[in-house]
Amino acid sequence: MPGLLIPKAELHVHIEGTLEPGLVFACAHRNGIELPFADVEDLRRRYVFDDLQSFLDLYYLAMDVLRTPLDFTEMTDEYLAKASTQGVKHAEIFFDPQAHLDRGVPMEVIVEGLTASLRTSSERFGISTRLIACFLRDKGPEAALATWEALQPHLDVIDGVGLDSAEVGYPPAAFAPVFERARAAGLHLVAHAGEEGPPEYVWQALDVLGVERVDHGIRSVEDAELLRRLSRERTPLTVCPFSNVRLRCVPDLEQHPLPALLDAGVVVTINSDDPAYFGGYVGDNYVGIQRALDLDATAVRELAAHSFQASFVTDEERRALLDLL
Ligand SMILES: Nc1ncnc2[nH]cnc12
Ligand SMILES: [Zn+2]
Repeated sequence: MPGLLIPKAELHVHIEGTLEPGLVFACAHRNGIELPFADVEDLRRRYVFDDLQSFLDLYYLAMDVLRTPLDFTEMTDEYLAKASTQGVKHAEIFFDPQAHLDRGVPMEVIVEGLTASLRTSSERFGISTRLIACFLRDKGPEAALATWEALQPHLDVIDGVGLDSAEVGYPPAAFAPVFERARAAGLHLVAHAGEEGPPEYVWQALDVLGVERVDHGIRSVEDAELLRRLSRERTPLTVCPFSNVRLRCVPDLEQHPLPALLDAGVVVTINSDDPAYFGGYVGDNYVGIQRALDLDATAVRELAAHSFQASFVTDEERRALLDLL
């Protein structure tokens, strides 16, 4: 089956990164917000990035239109509808609470809006979901702890915590206290590491934070001992090929380190990261990498199987998902 439609799980998607230009303008209009962009085309023309920070500047700017539960619900509905056309059967979705709290949007508004969509995702789109709250590493560990407190009333709908935003200069180890609290509460743990940052950050995510998956992790290819560790412990990497090229972490898809990671025996998964900004959703990423690296059907199927193996579903759900392949 072609990569676009092969049944798959998406394990690395920032819901705010699915906010398409059309919905940016629709929310701005509804909420009486004047945008610093002339129109949808003007906004889309700005989707050229030098690095992670240049993307994050626009990402945080555009999400300022999200003010009401309906805004969050529509964004999530649009993502699920799109993902369902690209073979997604299960999605573990990140959101950035601090990016909204710091603008005065209460946690209740964010969570109510997201969950109104996610609650009925299986029936409407055939996609089961999990929700992962990410801490913004550039806001520091104290702010992460305050965010953890704000999440307390909503832990019934939060499945895990993650760590994202600007990476270099913000090593994972500083976030040990908040990850320790999340672990004690029984949540799943993931963290972005080794996207722009060095392999040392991946070691810290594993050894200090105790994460179950590493988001991106592509710079692990620079460290043979780290590759052996990831492979031996079957710690998955959630790799995002289009993102890596658009943010200039790799020069092009042809030179993506995916083959080296697979050759080392690492459980690699393919994901979209911020599909509204990077030129495609998860199925498009499968197709792009399949073509660029000349992967055969067996290799694509293995990537899809990894996505189910690496997901936080129950064993029973996992068996049912793997049976789709
Ligand atoms: N690629 C990425 N890296 C770090 N933080 C992010 N937030 C949204 N996309 C991100
Ligand atoms: Zn990401």
